[in-house]
Amino acid sequence: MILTVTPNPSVDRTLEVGALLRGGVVRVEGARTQPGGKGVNVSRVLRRHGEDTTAVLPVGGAGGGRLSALLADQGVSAVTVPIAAATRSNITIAESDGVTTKLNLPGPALTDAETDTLLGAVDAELERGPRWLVGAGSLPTGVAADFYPRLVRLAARHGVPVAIDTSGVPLEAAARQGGTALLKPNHEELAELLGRELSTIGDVTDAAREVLAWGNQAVLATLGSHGALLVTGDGTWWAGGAAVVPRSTVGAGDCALAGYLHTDGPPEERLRRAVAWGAAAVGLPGTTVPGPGDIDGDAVDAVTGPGRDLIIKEL
Ligand SMILES: Nc1ncnc2c1ncn2[C@@H]1O[C@H](COP(=O)(O)OP(=O)(O)OP(=O)(O)O)[C@@H](O)[C@H]1O
Ligand SMILES: O=P(O)(O)OC[C@@]1(O)O[C@H](CO)[C@@H](O)[C@@H]1O
Repeated sequence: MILTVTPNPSVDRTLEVGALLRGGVVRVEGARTQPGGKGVNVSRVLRRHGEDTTAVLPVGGAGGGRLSALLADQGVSAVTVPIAAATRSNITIAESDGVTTKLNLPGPALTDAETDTLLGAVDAELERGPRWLVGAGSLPTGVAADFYPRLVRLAARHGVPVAIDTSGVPLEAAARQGGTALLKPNHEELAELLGRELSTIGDVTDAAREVLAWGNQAVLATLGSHGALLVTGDGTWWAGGAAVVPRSTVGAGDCALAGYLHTDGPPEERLRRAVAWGAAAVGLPGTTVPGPGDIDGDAVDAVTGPGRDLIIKEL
């Protein structure tokens, strides 16, 4: 079983347009409403691949009711923690040339008591002995940056490996505390964490090794259309395939993380699956997650010990 926690979930609303014209009237060609939030998406894609998974999330107001119903429709097991404020709705504008624009709200204010109840719900689920705990996404208003460090310590008390996928200050707090089994920043998030540009495979590898030195076991750095780099104490692997013109990039990183966690195996095999699941996600509309029939594992190449001078944007 894989347990996920999403402190700031969302009802994702996607609008498909020919081209976005600022200040103009834009006709919407397609619209969809789907469950969203990074940990929620990890659970959704794992569920589609037959993996036992439970999503823990706070829900409030009309948005919370909608989100719970959407998850139930998809057969995703969820432990919902009621909160007073309303769950947010994030907007994606997907243009026909593949450009995705995301408008993410800050999310509802959680009280300290609600945050403690959320962590209490995770604690109770950890008793079931999941294979992994995934903590993912931004923190809603009022939740302190030590949320993920607290989650990591909670998982450690249960002996459960924890993967964190977040950004900015919450990422820095988790990464610097150490104790994660996996961190999944994207290229920009890793660059921001280290405070420098990461142009080559060598740059990304050195950045990931710095993060490992803070006491973390592995870094899966996703590089958008340029694949992903996995760095552990045992080595470095890159995997990638042909760039896809995206239908919507939303959730690609979540699907990559889920692909990596799905089954055990050699690092290059897990990385190859991560990239294949991520690539499949970008070809699907809105926050749709791929099922087994959408994945083309043969289209992905994996390299052990990729050359340090390779330029990411040229991969
Ligand atoms: N244009 C693309 N073509 C092919 N594969 C892609 C493309 N964009 C993303 N991917 C795949 O998806 C994975 C994750 O992408 P990315 O690094 O953009 O994640 P992310 O920024 O965390 O995504 P998000 O926050 O939208 O979930 C990549 O490692 C790659 O496998
Ligand atoms: O605002 P956050 O928490 O950083 O990201 C939230 C979000 O953009 O992440 C998912 C895609 O990864 C979407 O389903 C959701 O809307």
